[in-house]
Amino acid sequence: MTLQVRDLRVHYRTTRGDVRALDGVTFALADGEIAGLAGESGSGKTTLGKSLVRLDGRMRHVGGRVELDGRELPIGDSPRMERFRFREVSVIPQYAMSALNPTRRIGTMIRELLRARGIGHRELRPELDRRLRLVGLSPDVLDRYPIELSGGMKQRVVMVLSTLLDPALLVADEVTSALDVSTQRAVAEALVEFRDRGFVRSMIVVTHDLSLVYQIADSVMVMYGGRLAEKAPAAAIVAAPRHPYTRKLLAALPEPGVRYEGKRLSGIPGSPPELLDPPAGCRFRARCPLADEQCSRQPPFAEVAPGHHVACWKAE
Ligand SMILES: Nc1ncnc2c1ncn2[C@@H]1O[C@H](COP(=O)(O)OP(=O)(O)OP(=O)(O)O)[C@@H](O)[C@H]1O
Repeated sequence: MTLQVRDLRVHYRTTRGDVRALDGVTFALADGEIAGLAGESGSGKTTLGKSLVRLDGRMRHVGGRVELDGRELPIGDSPRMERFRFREVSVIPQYAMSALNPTRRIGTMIRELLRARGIGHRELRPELDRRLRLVGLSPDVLDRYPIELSGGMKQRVVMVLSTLLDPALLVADEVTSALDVSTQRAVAEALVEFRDRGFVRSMIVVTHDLSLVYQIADSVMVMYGGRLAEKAPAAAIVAAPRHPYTRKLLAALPEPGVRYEGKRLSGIPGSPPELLDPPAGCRFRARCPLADEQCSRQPPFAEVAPGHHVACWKAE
């Protein structure tokens, strides 16, 4: 097992109080597992991804434990995390490709980044060139400025760079959302190839795009209101979702292969809970057609079939 997350709680400090963006998240990732992470906007997906690599200044680790290969990751201690970042855990943040410094050549940027971490550029250069070729880029891209590359090329550079030291875990946050459909497919295939070649051992792919999940993920995690509603093998989520929220989420999305433009999304009535002061019990209760008195108590995230966990009293 690569990653074990137990009862993880991460809050944002605000003037109005703590936003409980992760409020008891538990899951594990097996070696080689690519997990898609889905859920409505504001459910905590980005917060979960960031928490495993780099908490930002307003995030506070208030509870729970993260283990990588059986060793605790000191996620709340940024200086101690520094030795794990990039080497053991790596993130491709949302909008990473637009964050590339426009005034620096790609190669210069990579050299500086490696140097800042005390890693010699020269020894890694042959591997860097090899991996760039693997994703269909000529090593000449290193001499270019970001503006000279297409979105898909930049995204592939970012992927190669973030996995150059073969981290155990990669968090990829919305890496395909700004790309056209054929480039999306190429980037998604490259993620799988990186796993197959052992450049990364396991991966969390945060996405709004369920067709990407169908294409590459071994498992799917569905978040709702700062907690996981369900985690299951991808085929089980599609064929037999157990959580009423997962069912509604799937019903609201187009079928795989169907383009969004071609179909109206039905949406899910109601809105997600306020994470400043979340309601007691099941977070989905107010929007759930099956809710009753029992749901005023928080359901456990129980294993209902091998590898299939669901937090719902009503899940058969
Ligand atoms: N800097 C911040 N300060 C306070 N609250 C925040 C901050 N960043 C995020 N939040 C809150 O934390 C919760 C989870 O946000 P997060 O960005 O993790 O959701 P998400 O599922 O990734 O959403 P999206 O799909 O829109 O990226 C939301 O309620 C959000 O409003």
